[in-house]
Amino acid sequence: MFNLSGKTVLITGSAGGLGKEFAQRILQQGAKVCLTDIKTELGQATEKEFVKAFGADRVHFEVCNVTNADDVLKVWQNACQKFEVDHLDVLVNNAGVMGEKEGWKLCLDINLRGVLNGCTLAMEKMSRANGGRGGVIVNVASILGLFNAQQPKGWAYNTSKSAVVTYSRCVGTAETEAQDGIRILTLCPSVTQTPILDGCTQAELAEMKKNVGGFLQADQVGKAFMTLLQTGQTGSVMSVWKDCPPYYIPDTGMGLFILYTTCAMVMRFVPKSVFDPTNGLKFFPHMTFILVAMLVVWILVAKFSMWLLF
Ligand SMILES: NC(=O)C1=CN([C@@H]2O[C@H](COP(=O)(O)OP(=O)(O)OC[C@H]3O[C@@H](n4cnc5c(N)ncnc54)[C@H](O)[C@@H]3O)[C@@H](O)[C@H]2O)C=CC1
Ligand SMILES: CCCCC/C=C\C=C\C(=O)C/C=C\C/C=C\CCCC(=O)O
Repeated sequence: MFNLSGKTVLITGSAGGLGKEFAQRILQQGAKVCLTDIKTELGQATEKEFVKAFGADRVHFEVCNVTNADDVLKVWQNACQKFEVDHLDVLVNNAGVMGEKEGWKLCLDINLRGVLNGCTLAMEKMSRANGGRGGVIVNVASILGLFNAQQPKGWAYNTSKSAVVTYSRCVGTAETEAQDGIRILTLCPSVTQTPILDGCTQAELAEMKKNVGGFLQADQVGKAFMTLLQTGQTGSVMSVWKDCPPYYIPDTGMGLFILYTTCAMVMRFVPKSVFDPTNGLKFFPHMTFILVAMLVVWILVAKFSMWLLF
């Protein structure tokens, strides 16, 4: 289990909401936390609250806009200076917006470019291959990064979050961990009661509540976050859903791609007339055919082995 005691941590977008929740839990484990956000007043108030609880030598707030790589570098350097260290151990890329009022360009800039700014810098600074000490990066995505919800209005948010999941899986490999000593983790919460919901109308909230069966509280996501940070394997993606323990989502993309491609290859030998030819490029009938064929083969094999055994 990753021991946080004495470690140095930088969390983006941590003046309030989930970022503040993560910061509090990390501080409770004995680490030093640099809070960062674009909200100066809220950030300073959170800093004050945490200084009171954990001491001035373990908490620091800096204004930082994640869309600006120079800002992120400056904050990284200032955090090292404040905590009198030459490295940071953990980066949590948490800052994010829903994007409906910000527009798609800013949404992608904050939710995707912001994460990539943080990751690129952290990979460079933490990499053992570059003389760093290794570390952990946690990217906060969303369950909306795990499937393609049919939400024409929310496409920018969903696109940004699935890109974060993809990036984390591409880079969070055993090789990266062996070479650079960096674990890359992704957290995908369902809808959680935080200030991000403030901009929603009652009707939107009611609809969303109906769709997801109720909202998570920040402390439930905080608990899952700590499990991921302390025990998650690199490249892993944790989903947090109401009323069940957090669980990991494997990357099934390659498996499905191979399955569908195999189906398409097999279908070359099935006469077109078996199916509606207009469905030639649709895979539902193909899949049904292949699955039924696989089931029949499986039953025959099972039966045959029973005959052999008894
Ligand atoms: N609350 C929810 O339902 C869910 C939230 N998430 C994700 O969790 C993360 C945290 O969100 P919440 O705490 O819920 O929202 P929040 O709105 O309370 O916190 C987000 C923080 O990011 C900051 N921020 C926005 N733009 C920034 C920028 N350019 N640079 C630096 N900071 C910036 C905001 O000032 C805010 O303090 C986000 O990435 C969000 O997408 C994921 C799934 C569900
Ligand atoms: C319509 C406004 C909704 C605002 C929700 C605000 C923040 C949500 C952040 C998320 O990351 C949401 C996470 C999960 C949503 C899950 C499912 C959505 C189901 C699709 C639907 O409701 O149509």
